[in-house]
Amino acid sequence: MTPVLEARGLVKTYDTGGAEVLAVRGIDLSIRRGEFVAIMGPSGCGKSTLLNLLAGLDRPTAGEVWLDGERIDQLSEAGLARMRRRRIGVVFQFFNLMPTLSAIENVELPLLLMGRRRRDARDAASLLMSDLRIGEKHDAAPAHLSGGEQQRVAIARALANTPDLLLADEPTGNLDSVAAREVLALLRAARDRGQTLLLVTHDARVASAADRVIMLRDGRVSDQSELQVARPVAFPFDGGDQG
Ligand SMILES: Nc1ncnc2c1ncn2[C@@H]1O[C@H](COP(=O)(O)OP(=O)(O)OP(=O)(O)O)[C@@H](O)[C@H]1O
Repeated sequence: MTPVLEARGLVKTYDTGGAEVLAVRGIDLSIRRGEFVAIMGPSGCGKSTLLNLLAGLDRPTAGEVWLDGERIDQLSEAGLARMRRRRIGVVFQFFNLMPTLSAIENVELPLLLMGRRRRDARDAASLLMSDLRIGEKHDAAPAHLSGGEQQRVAIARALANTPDLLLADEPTGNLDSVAAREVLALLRAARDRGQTLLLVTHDARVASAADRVIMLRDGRVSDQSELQVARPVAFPFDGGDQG
């Protein structure tokens, strides 16, 4: 079966005015449809850079990115933007909500950009927000929401187009453990609906919910482990551990 996402010989260097930073040094990876994969590794090992390359938010210096059998790293900016809108949802650590739009306007934005009618977009956004238990926050400005609520708005926005692939960079990184538990439950629910999930995390409990953990070190994959057997029956945040 064609992997939903594939990286081949991916390299990314940053030129910082003379000194070259080798952020990603030749990564091959393949993500199966419906998989939940966590990327871990020490600070600065290239996790966010890799995620941005895979999401088509940045371009590799060398190597290839394939989404569902289509090479995407060579698409034009407009082609990349179209592809992202249709196929990929991205959740960032710092939420990246539009501050001048209300919560529901943030969620419906990708639908409007896809050409959905305003009424349909509003209905779909409203349903998603109710599912994520932020239904009463439609009209709130992002600045007036808690971190967990903002992250749920960001997840609703990422899920609005029912993307095949959900990419998340430290989606629980700025949340307390209660909010983190809720966000992880939402991500797992997305996976259970058949969406493919790739997330960068420092949190071992988040990683323990994944099917596979990819460890990065110095811009390379240092280890990959399947967790099918070790997967806990209970949700890792369940059981009263608030720490
Ligand atoms: N825009 C940039 N310009 C120059 N160097 C960069 C840029 N972005 C990242 N880097 C460098 O590339 C390397 C990888 O950074 P990256 O943010 O991908 O790491 P990370 O594993 O996500 O780190 P963290 O866990 O701390 O977020 C680091 O050495 C970083 O300083």
